[in-house]
Amino acid sequence: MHAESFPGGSPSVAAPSGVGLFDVAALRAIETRAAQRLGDAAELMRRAGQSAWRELLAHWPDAHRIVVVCGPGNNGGDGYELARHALGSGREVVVVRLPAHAPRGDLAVAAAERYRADGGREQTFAGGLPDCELVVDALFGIGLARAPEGEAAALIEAINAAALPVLALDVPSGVDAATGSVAGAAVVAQRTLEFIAAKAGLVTGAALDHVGIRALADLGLATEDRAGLEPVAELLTSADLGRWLRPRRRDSHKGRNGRVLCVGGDLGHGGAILLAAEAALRSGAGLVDVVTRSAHLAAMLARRPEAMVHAVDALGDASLEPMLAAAEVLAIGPGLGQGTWGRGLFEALGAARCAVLDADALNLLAQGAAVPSGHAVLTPHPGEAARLLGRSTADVQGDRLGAAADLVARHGGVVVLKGAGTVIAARGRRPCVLAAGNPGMAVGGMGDVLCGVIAAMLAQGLPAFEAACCGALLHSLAADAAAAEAGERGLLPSDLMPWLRRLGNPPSRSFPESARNE
Ligand SMILES: NC(=O)C1=CN([C@@H]2O[C@H](COP(=O)(O)OP(=O)(O)OC[C@H]3O[C@@H](n4cnc5c(N)ncnc54)[C@H](O)[C@@H]3O)[C@@H](O)[C@H]2O)[C@@H](O)CC1
Ligand SMILES: [K+]
Repeated sequence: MHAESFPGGSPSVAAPSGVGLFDVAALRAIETRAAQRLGDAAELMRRAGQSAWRELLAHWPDAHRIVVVCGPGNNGGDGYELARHALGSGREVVVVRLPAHAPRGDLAVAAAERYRADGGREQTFAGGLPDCELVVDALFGIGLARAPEGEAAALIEAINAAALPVLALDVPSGVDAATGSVAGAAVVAQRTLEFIAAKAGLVTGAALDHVGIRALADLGLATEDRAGLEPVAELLTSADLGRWLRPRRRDSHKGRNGRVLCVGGDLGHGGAILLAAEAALRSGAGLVDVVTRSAHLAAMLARRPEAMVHAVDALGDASLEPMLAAAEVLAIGPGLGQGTWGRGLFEALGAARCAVLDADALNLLAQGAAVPSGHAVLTPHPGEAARLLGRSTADVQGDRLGAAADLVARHGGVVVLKGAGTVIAARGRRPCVLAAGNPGMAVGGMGDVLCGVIAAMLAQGLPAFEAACCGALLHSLAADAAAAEAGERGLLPSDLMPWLRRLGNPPSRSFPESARNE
């Protein structure tokens, strides 16, 4: 690492600029502006119905018998519009609605009347769905006001029990489009066609089990409709990785690529810190030291001779000082424990100027230990986040973007809230959400690998927020690649190692043309 390039970062480092994710207030403002500009409030709903019909035809061209479940609001109106298209093309269509939920708003009422005027069939829900090949879910969209209950919940459960393909319009009904929380019954869709803009609540947490494959119909909005309305977060995909992973200079040497000090691995947990150290090496750190229990020394050297493993059993060991002085980045927490040994090391090293805090380091922080004075990246899973915030895990999961923001407000630094749809947040930065990762990652040791990857990115000179985004994205993409090879169940953190290396070196970037000898 170049000492001068951290923490400010090199000017060539791109700020995250993935797909914009919007909250409900911004979506409503965009809708209002667009409707005014178009001079016809119903035009957007017509466009939504048309886009939904095209989406249906693109993915289920042979579906002949279609049930469209319509709610009382404009989401239901979109459903009636789609139903008209299906009717017009000769499909067998039935709209199903709840007895107490006839269309209410003017737009939805008008759309329902047009459908009926075209001869469309409609029935109220009486416990089951008519026989069909495909269900369109237009029950609730961004207007969901509370968890569905009573007949609304029963209808949603009937949709899910039918085990048929489901196309959800805008939002799978029952999912909170702002937070991603699922407080009661919620439709499980194969596909969700979002209207106008991508919603922050559909890319993280429980929502991911409901949205299926997301697609966006922007309804032909003009740039002016969005003017001044900023996304609340950005979605990072594999396309973003290349913005941070630059080719190495041909005259690079190990000192340029940063020195990481990994601290952890109390008795019985030696593997955790080894995984972090190996991940840091496979992600490009120039030098990696490990401070751990003497009991682990021989096994670690046998497994990964490139790591410089130091045995520290007694606190106050004089060898810690020079190691800390030489390290540019501290990765502390994996397997650290919360006993005298772990706590002592955390207190001795906690003042390091730059650290990735994981696992027990976070638990110690939650118990009142001081956060390092330097740049810190905190990588809590939802349970650790809950302890750091003094609330329940369910609360954290109920609003993951909000929880990440609260963690930043309380503890500072960069927060990487792990879990489906990992959230990365920092003061003054627009949060990012990862569109990568898979349930195979739900296994012990996966977070230790992440800790090492982010530490390596910091060591190679990325500023803290970018290091967290890049590291978390690389980690999840490596897990996706490993899962694609042999499945999610049984995926091991060690399986990521070769992929960290492969994905961390995009082929076109590894060997710049100008550097070849021919
Ligand atoms: N307004 C516009 O210009 C556009 C709106 N669009 C659609 O309109 C949707 C938003 O429409 P709305 O604001 O009418 O909201 P929704 O249609 O999402 O739902 C609101 C209705 O559902 C009821 N409701 C909410 N939660 C309930 C619950 N748990 N149990 C029972 N009833 C419940 C409300 O009382 C209200 O009648 C979007 O998601 C999108 O699908 C699109 O047509 C694009 C254009
Ligand atoms: K819906």
